[in-house]
Amino acid sequence: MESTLTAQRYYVNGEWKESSTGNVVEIQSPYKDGIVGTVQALSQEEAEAAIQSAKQAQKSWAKVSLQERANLLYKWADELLAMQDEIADIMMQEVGKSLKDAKSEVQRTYDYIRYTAQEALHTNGESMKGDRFPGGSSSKVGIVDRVPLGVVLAISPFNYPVNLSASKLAPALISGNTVIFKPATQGALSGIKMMEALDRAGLPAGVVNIVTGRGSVIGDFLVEHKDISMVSFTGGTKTGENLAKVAGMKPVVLELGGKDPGIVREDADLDKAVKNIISGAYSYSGQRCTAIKRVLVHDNVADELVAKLKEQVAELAVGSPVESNTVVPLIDSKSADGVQALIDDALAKGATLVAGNKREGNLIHPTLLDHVTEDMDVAWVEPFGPVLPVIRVGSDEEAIEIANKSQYGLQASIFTRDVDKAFYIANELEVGAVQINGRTERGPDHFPFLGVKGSGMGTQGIANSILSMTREKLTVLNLGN
Ligand SMILES: NC(=O)C1=CN([C@@H]2O[C@H](COP(=O)(O)OP(=O)(O)OC[C@H]3O[C@@H](n4cnc5c(N)ncnc54)[C@H](OP(=O)(O)O)[C@@H]3O)[C@@H](O)[C@H]2O)C=CC1
Ligand SMILES: O=C(O)[C@H](O)COP(=O)(O)O
Repeated sequence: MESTLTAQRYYVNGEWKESSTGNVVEIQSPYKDGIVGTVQALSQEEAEAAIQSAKQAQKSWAKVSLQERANLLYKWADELLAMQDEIADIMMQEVGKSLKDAKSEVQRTYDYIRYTAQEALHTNGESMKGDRFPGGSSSKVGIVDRVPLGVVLAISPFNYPVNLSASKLAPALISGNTVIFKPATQGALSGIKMMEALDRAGLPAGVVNIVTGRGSVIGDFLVEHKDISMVSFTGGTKTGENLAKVAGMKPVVLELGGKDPGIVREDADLDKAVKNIISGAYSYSGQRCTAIKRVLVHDNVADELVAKLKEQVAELAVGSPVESNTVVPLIDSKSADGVQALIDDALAKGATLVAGNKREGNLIHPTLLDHVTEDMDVAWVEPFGPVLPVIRVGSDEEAIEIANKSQYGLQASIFTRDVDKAFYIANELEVGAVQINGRTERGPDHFPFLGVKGSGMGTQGIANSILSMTREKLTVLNLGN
């Protein structure tokens, strides 16, 4: 059942507030006419107050014992799960994710938060003795601990508005940082609900503050602010590149776009490959950074693979997220226009339409294009939509070459029965992760998650996110001095 949404307030220093500007941003439904809610458009002065509140709260938050910080995270996870239906309903309305997927995102977030607390509780510092280095003395004892960075700016994208926000907030909080949370505007209603859960769990004032408003208006102000100590960003490559320039010497972790290839060798189990490619490419309409966004298949099995893909594309559930379909309307009409332009360009340049190329509003039916060549935009551009180009190749080397020509380097899948070849190809690919006989994906969430080239900088995944939000602090004890 869809609930009626009203105007949402922002959260600063433990209080829910309306912007003194009176300005709000309207959030348009991805799949029906009308708005689903509004969020506050903060002025720079209000964003400044939020940062000062986080800065002031940080010193005392860092002194709270790790056990107590972990207990807060456990309570937050419980509150979140208790709100699962409500949050999933809002997520569905706001970003057009099916109820089933939205509910499993809340469950995944519950697990993420709890694991983060456990990871931190089981991590210790180290001590080292000076005599390991030539001329050093064993009376010099180094104690190495990890300390928080200060105020973390967490900027999240629309497609996992709860999970990709909590996966920044939880590691920041457990390690003693405070947070300025800037959710994606389309995704902010879900982010605010997640924050309500944290507030109910007993979050001390100022420890997390939500700053809403268009990223293009307040983003640079937040990123370059001297009291922001670190930026954890997930979003598009252009936004991320600009952010890295504005951030200057601040540490940043960037998880950006991708063009993950599914490489299918002629010895592959084609049914297994098809199952993984279909779910990798089309779930949530391809609006996942880790979606399979091109297939590089050996000529000798290309006809068979494409025929099998075509059969499975026809089976995909297409339509409104309310009925839990797999392929749902895209986030907005601009995004749908972009995907349609890629399809039009490919067809004009001679690609074969195997399925799809039908549009109803923001809904693009699952589209499969064969005989895609390197002169077509769809071979290189990240669509963030349900269009899958098939590029035929004559050898592993050709597949590797085309895979690596991309500006992106997030993940890649290799489908083969030959484990030696799989490792050979995996070693050649310029990506953060390679999946052998499986679809490209971020989880499980304790694995390192990273992109190279235009896909990012730094590493996420629970333990790595904690590392990225802390630094080493060395205290040396000089015995007998
Ligand atoms: N590698 C990964 O882990 C993932 C990557 N992505 C990538 O994200 C993209 C889709 O997400 P989308 O939300 O559209 O991405 P955007 O880059 O448009 O937005 C991401 C976030 O950045 C904010 N933002 C916009 N301008 C600025 C600015 N100048 N300074 C600081 N922040 C700013 C946005 O705010 P606002 O909404 O107000 O504009 C939003 O919160 C795809 O390219 C996808 O591949 C998505 C998920 C995971
Ligand atoms: O934003 C994304 O697309 C996610 O980070 C991908 O997560 P998933 O691979 O678990 O869907």
